[in-house]
Formats: sequence, structure tokens, C-alpha cells
Amino acid sequence: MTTESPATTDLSDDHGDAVRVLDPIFADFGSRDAFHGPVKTLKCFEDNAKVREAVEGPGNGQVLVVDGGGSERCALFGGNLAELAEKNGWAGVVVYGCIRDVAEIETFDIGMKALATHPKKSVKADGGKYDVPVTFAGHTIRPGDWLYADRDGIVIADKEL
Ligand SMILES: O=C([O-])CC(=O)C(=O)O
Repeated sequence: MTTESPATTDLSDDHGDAVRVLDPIFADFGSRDAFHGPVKTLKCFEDNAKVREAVEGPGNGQVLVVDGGGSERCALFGGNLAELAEKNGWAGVVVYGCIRDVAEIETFDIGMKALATHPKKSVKADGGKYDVPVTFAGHTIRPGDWLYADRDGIVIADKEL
């Protein structure tokens, strides 16, 4: 079930400095214009084995936040992983890095933001760490934070708003 997401503009207006508004570096790719949920973090660099492992497990409405170090040299997410993410109940995925198969990703009911697209796959060496604080787009995001995304941007809060 999808619950309606509050507008990021309203969250920013209403909560001011109590929320973190990420720098506008992300592009929209998913079929869901808006999505939100508690954050699970993953930090990995040009290696997406743990991204697959995450979306193979239950999402329970969480948003997977992948800190890929901003790499624009390969894709950390694609159509097969989007299918798994939808099937397993992830609300959305935010990748500080690249993705591929965007036409396929749009056919699944998940939110998706990333820096850009890249045709090349990443290695699958099982590197990376779950549930660590990640820092990009001007702010630190911690596991258990709440992420709200829509076409205007991304807002992070310490708790559900
Ligand atoms: O498996 C990958 O590396 C990403 C991908 O292409 C997919 O999810 O279809």
C-alpha cells in the first residue's frame, strides 16, 4: 500500500531548519512522483552486490539510500533490482551515483532518484557497509531518519513528520 507523501515544499516551509533539504543534485526516474519512508543506508563504491542483497530482503516501506560516492563511472541500480524492490515493498531508492535501464525502472511502482544514468554495470564484489551515516548533497543522513521525496527535491527529518 502506498500512503500519500507530504509535499517537500510544505515540509520545508513548516519545519525550517529542523529538516535537512538536500542540495538539488538528483534527477527523477521512478514511476512514483513522490515517496517517503524510514531510511536504510548503504555505502558502497562501484560495487552493487549489497544493493541487490538489500532489495532482495523485505523493504517494509523503507527508502534505501545508497551512497555510491557520487561515481559516474558505472551503474549501481537497474531494472532487475527495481523489480525486486517493488516486489519486496521498498518505498523507493536514492542513489548518490548512477543507475541504468531507466525505461524498465519506470514500469515498477517505486520511487527512484539518482545523479544520472550510465550503461555500464558495476562490479559485484560484496564491498560496502549497511547502516552507516552517509554524507552527500550537503547533509548527513543516518539510518532511521525519514526521507521525503517528490519532484521538487528531497527532505530529511530525524523522525516521521
Ligand atoms: O544488476 C545490476 O548490476 C543492475 C542491473 O543492471 C539491474 O538491476 O538490472
